Amino acid sequence: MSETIFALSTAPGLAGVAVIRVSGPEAKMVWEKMCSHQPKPRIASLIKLSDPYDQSEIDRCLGLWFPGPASFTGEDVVELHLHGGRAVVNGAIEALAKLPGFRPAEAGEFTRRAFNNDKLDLTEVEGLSDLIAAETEAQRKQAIRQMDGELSRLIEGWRERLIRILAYLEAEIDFPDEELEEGISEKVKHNIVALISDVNQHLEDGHKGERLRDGFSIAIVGPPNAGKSSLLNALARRDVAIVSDVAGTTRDIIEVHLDLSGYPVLLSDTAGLRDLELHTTDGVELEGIRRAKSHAESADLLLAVFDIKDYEDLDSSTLKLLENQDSLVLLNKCDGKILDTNSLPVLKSQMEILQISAKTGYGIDELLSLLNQTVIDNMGNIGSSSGITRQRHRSALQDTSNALSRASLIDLPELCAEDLRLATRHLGRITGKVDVEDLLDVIFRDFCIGK
Ligand SMILES: Nc1nc2c(ncn2[C@@H]2O[C@H](COP(=O)(O)OP(=O)(O)OP(=O)(O)O)[C@@H](O)[C@H]2O)c(=O)[nH]1
Ligand SMILES: [K+]
Ligand SMILES: [Mg+2]
Repeated sequence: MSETIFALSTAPGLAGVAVIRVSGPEAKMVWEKMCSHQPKPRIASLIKLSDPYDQSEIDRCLGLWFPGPASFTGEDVVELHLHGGRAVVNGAIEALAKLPGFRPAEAGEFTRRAFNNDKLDLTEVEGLSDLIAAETEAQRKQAIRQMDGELSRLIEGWRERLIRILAYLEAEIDFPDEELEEGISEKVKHNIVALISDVNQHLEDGHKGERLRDGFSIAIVGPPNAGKSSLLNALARRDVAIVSDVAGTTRDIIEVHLDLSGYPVLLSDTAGLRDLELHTTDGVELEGIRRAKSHAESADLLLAVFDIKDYEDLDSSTLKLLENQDSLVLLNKCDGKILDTNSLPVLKSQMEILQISAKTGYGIDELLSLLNQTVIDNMGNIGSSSGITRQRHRSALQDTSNALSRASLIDLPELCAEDLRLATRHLGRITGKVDVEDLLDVIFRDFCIGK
C-alpha cells in the first residue's frame, strides 16, 4: 500500500496563505489526530490545527477534504490553508511528520500519483507543468489547452483510427479465403495514407508550439561600441548591461526576458565582434567573441547593430553572421541626421534596415512594433496551433509517420500489420499509454516538491 505524503504546495517564504497538501490512504488521520473536526467533503471549514501528541495549537486554518477517487491524485486528499508564516508552516510540517505512515513528498509525486491513478495522461501532466511555469499570456493559453486534453484527444483520435485499420487488416490476414468486403486492401491503404497526411500536417507547423514554450530568441550582434548594450537597455527599459565608450566592454552573454504581444522573447546582448588577429590578443575578449558567434548561430533573429558613421564600410565579421539567418540591420547613433536609405550600401536582399538611436530613443518604437510583428508571425495564432509543444511529441510523431509510410508501401499484410502496431506504440508514447516507464522520470523531474 502506498504511503501518505505531504508537502507545502505554495511557494516557501512569507505569504498571506500557505497551502499544505496531504495525499494517501491515511490522509484522514490528519482530521482525527490534529484537527478540531473533520470538514464535509469539498467544503472549506475553519479548524483548529494542533500537534498530534501534545495537542499544542499550531494555527487556525481552513481545512478541505477530498475523499478519493474524486481528488487531484485520485487518493484521499487533505488541504490545509494555513497562515503563511515560516513558523506556522514548519510547525505543521513537523507535526505531520509525526503521524505514522506519513512522509514528505518527493518532487512531482502528487502529479505522479494522479497519473498512476489515470487522473491525467502524460500530455496533461506536461500541460500542468507548463501552466505553472507560464510567464506570458500566450504560454498560459497553450498550457491550458494541453492540460485540458487537446493534444491527448488528437492523439487518441489517431490511435483509434489506427486500431480500426489494424482490425480490418487482421481480418484480411485471418480469413484470407472468405469473401470480405470487396477492395479491403485498397481501403486499408487509403486510410493509412489519409492518416499519414494528417500526422505530417501537424509536424509541419514551423515548431511554433515548442518555440512558445522556450521563447523566441533574439541576439544583438555587431562591432564593438556600436551601442548593442545601450540597445538592450532601451528595449528592456532598465539598466541591465554595462555601457561605456571602451570598445570590448561586454564579454558574457547577457539575457533579458521580454513579453512581446503576450509571447515570450529571450533578448541577448553579446560581445562586440571584430577581426581578432588584427585588433586584440586579449584572451577574455576572444572568448567573448567566440561565445557571441556561437550564441548568434542558434538565435531565431539577429539584430545587427552598427554605428551609422560606419555605414559605408560595415563590419565584415558581423555581416558574415547575417548571411544565413533572419536578421534586421540597425544603424545606431542616429541622433540628429537621418540618412537616405537609398544611399546605404546594398545588403542581403530584402534585409530590413532601420535607423535608430539607443540614446534618444529615435526609431525604438518602430523597431519594437517590427519585433512584435516578427514574433507573432513566427509563433503564430495559438488558436490554430498543432498542439505539439515538445521535442518529445515531435520525435514520437515522426516515428509514427515513418512507420505508417513503411506500412503504406508494403503488400504483405502481415508486415503491414507489424508496422501499424509499431505506429500505434509510437503514438502511445505521447500520452503514456504504452512503454512509458523511461519517460516518466524525465517528465516528472520538471516538477518540484508539492506539485
Ligand atoms: N550618440 C550616441 N551614442 C550612443 C548611442 N548608443 C550608444 N552610444 C554610446 O556608444 C558607446 C558604446 O555603447 P555600448 O552600448 O557600450 O556599445 P556596445 O556595442 O555594447 O559595446 P561593446 O560591448 O564594447 O561591444 C557608449 O559611450 C554609448 O553611450 C546613440 O544612440 N547615440
Ligand atoms: K562599449
Ligand atoms: Mg556592450
